[in-house]
Amino acid sequence: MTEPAISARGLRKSYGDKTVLDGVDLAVPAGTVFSLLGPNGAGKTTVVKILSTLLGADAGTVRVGGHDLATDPQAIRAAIGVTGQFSAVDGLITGEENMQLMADLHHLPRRKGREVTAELLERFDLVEAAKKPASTYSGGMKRRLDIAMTLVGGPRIIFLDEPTTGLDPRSRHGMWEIIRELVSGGVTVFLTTQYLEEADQLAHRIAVLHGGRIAAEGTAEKLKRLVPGGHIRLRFAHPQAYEAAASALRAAGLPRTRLPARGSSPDEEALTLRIPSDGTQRELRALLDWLDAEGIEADEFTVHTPDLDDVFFALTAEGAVPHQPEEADR
Ligand SMILES: Nc1ncnc2c1ncn2[C@@H]1O[C@H](COP(=O)(O)OP(=O)(O)OP(=O)(O)O)[C@@H](O)[C@H]1O
Repeated sequence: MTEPAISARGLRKSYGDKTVLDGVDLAVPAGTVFSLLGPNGAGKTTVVKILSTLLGADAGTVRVGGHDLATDPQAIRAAIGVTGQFSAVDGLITGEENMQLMADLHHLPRRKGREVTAELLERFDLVEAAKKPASTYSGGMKRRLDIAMTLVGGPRIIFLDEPTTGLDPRSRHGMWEIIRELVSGGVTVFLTTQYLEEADQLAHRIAVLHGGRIAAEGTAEKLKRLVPGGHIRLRFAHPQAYEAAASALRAAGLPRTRLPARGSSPDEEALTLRIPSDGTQRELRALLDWLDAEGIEADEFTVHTPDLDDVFFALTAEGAVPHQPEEADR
């Protein structure tokens, strides 16, 4: 088996008497996107800083790009690129000058530096703005420049800490395209995000950090299977129709159906009945047939499959019991 691009075992970190990481294990196969999710303050940035050599852990072992963090942090630094939450872009100089500065830092020969700069500015759609001071760039342009600067040294492993926070939807989608392109070129991406959709869109594997540990880890599909929540919602415009449907369902005794107490006064939400369902065609057909047979006609019929939001809320709720991460399923 080939060595993961990034691996960590038993990572621990405390600030004073506050334990932030309490034994974090993770492994990221080369050429994949790994997304670390967690609520504010869960310790995502702390993990990124440790893995990228910017911060020492109290305990644990880390290997990145085949190098051991304890014995060879310099080699790790040479192999990775890091884009943090706070931009490395200098607003006083132009985008092009920012890039050239990075090329100099990487000791690229002048000509090679110019080539790489031109190629990256083109790829990140910054050619027109290249000669303008970076302070005049929009948030999305600054973020693109930031990542372009990270790529000057040609890293095969990059850490992106919340790369799309604060970007509008168009810029966010643009960033996703950039990340996909990087990965199709074989780069390994370690991504932290607060946007579940982002992890769902991009990540081969997702880990949820909660209470200092990885509460769950796996593909988006696998994580969604961890939480119940798939259901069909029937909404009625009129209380009578709603009551009739509720009693028919009660009589049919559908298991786990969330029904209101008999005689309760239906408010806006109470005109909605939820029927647990896996959302398969077979189940939907059976339900529709049954509704027809009972003469029930809902004003709205929607299928709700569990999404990463459901997973996130279930796993990061106060008092949620962390799942034991299972063996890799890919
Ligand atoms: N230098 C420090 N000294 C003391 N406490 C710190 C320090 N850095 C981080 N912390 C605390 O450690 C915890 C984890 O912080 P971290 O920035 O890693 O979280 P995060 O998951 O990245 O959060 P966010 O999503 O808000 O960026 C937080 O409670 C934070 O206040």
